[in-house]
Amino acid sequence: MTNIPEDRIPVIVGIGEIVDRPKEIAEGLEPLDLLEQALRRAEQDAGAKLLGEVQSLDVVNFLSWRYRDPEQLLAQRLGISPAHCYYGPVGGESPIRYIHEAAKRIARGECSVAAVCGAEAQSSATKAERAGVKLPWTPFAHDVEEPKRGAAFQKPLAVKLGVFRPVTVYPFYEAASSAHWGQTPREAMAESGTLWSRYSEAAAENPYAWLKRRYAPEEITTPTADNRLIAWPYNKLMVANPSVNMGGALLLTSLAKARAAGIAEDKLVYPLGGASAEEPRDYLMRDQFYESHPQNAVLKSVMDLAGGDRKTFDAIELYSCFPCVPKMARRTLGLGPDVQPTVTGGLTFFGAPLNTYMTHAACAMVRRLRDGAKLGLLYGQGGFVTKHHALVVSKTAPREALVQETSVQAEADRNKRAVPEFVTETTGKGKVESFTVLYGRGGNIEHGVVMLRTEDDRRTLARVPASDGATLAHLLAMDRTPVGSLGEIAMAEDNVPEWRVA
Ligand SMILES: CC(=O)SCCNC(=O)CCNC(=O)[C@H](O)C(C)(C)COP(=O)(O)OP(=O)(O)OC[C@H]1O[C@@H](n2cnc3c(N)ncnc32)[C@H](O)[C@@H]1OP(=O)(O)O
Repeated sequence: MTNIPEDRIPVIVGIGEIVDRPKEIAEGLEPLDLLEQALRRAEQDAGAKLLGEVQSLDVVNFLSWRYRDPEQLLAQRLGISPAHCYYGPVGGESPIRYIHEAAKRIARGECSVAAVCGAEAQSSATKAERAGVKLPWTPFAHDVEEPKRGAAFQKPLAVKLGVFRPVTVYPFYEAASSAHWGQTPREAMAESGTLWSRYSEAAAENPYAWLKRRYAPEEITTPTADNRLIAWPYNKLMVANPSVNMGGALLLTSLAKARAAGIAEDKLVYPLGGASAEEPRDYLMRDQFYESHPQNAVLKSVMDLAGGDRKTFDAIELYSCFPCVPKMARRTLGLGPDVQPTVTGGLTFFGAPLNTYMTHAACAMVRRLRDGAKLGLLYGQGGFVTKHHALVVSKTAPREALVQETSVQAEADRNKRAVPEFVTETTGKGKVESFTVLYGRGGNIEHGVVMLRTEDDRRTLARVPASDGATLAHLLAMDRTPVGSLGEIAMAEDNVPEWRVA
């Protein structure tokens, strides 16, 4: 039993998703269409006329097309003028943050109907660009500034060496964490294959997934022409797939309003609470790369919320832009390698409509709870293991009012150790803290990048040129990690540090 007034209990009542696979490129729907249709489907799913009453509208940032004030354009299409009408910054965790914030708004009595939605049409946009087809969409808003991401927050040396995009930065976590856990690169690769295969199993069952079949672990980890190496140790099938067209939406209201609108009780899913924390945007300002203190703090906090026992969750979504993220998360949660880490299918197989994958994960989670699961964990992540937000959702109504202050930043910061000073010019011995190797479209090595600790324990990045076969072979060895190995740093002619194995 609960003694919270029913008009202060937030509840998810409607979910809507749309996947667009146009026969002709020019027939592809633009993001605004996908947003509107996903919302209309969510309303249909709720079975109550709620869209006209939305007072809180959050639109997840999208990158495949640019509009001026897309949240206002959407509100106009829906004929509404919500008091809270927001289009957010880049961040894969943001859908979870918006659902959580919408629930908090309802719990505070600030609004009674809220919507969260996101969409991308990157597949259509890329295909149109490659084929030189002009899309009959709302004209691209060239006068609107590009959203800040990736390179905007990184050091010039990281940008110069090509390690400022997610695909080239996450490998640093992959190599450092597997070495820390005592795995050989071969063992780490096998874990990635098994885990990713489980994501594909869920995608095979999800009607909205982009790639709808099970992939075997070896198929995922073996480079082929269709599964080319991107940045060591990741092949194409181990990274997020942004080439999709998708929209997703959720409608929230209060329990009082849901009941008054006659929404069936078995449709209701309750946000119970959650937590958030973040790392510095500049990833080189972190103490190490084998764990994430904000991720740990967030996941520990939601475990506490669930009664301290991770087994209480019978449905889990661990963010999956790259294998290192759920690999670290499952260890923090105390889950084994056989964990079913998703209800959705993951960012490779379900697809990665950039910042809005977790909108779809929340929809899939709602379906799972309606189908019998009792307690679900949604863990979203954004940037370069930067921003973390988790939300617990339940089939039963909460006993206590939704907590408003949910940052666990202090706990994350408390665990942070000293951050080494970063240097851009150095010589002498360098010890590998982490590394990756960057590949071109044809499978050729462009160069390797090592993150190093110098003799006086400062940090730098260094290039391993494609011509240095011995050092590259050392980095790509499968039976012994190069993390922790020593070599010589020398400054190259273009004033970039280069590293050669001893
Ligand atoms: C917090 C975060 O979420 S960080 C994550 C942010 N997202 C990323 O970093 C995305 C990383 N991934 C990528 O950039 C891309 O997948 C790349 C560059 C690796 C490959 O993309 P492209 O070069 O466009 O792929 P390519 O031209 O070889 O092939 C396109 C086809 O492959 C598919 N595809 C593209 N990427 C992937 C992938 N990772 N897995 C499976 N299929 C893929 C496309 O859907 C397309 O299929 P279609 O022809 O049937 O429509």
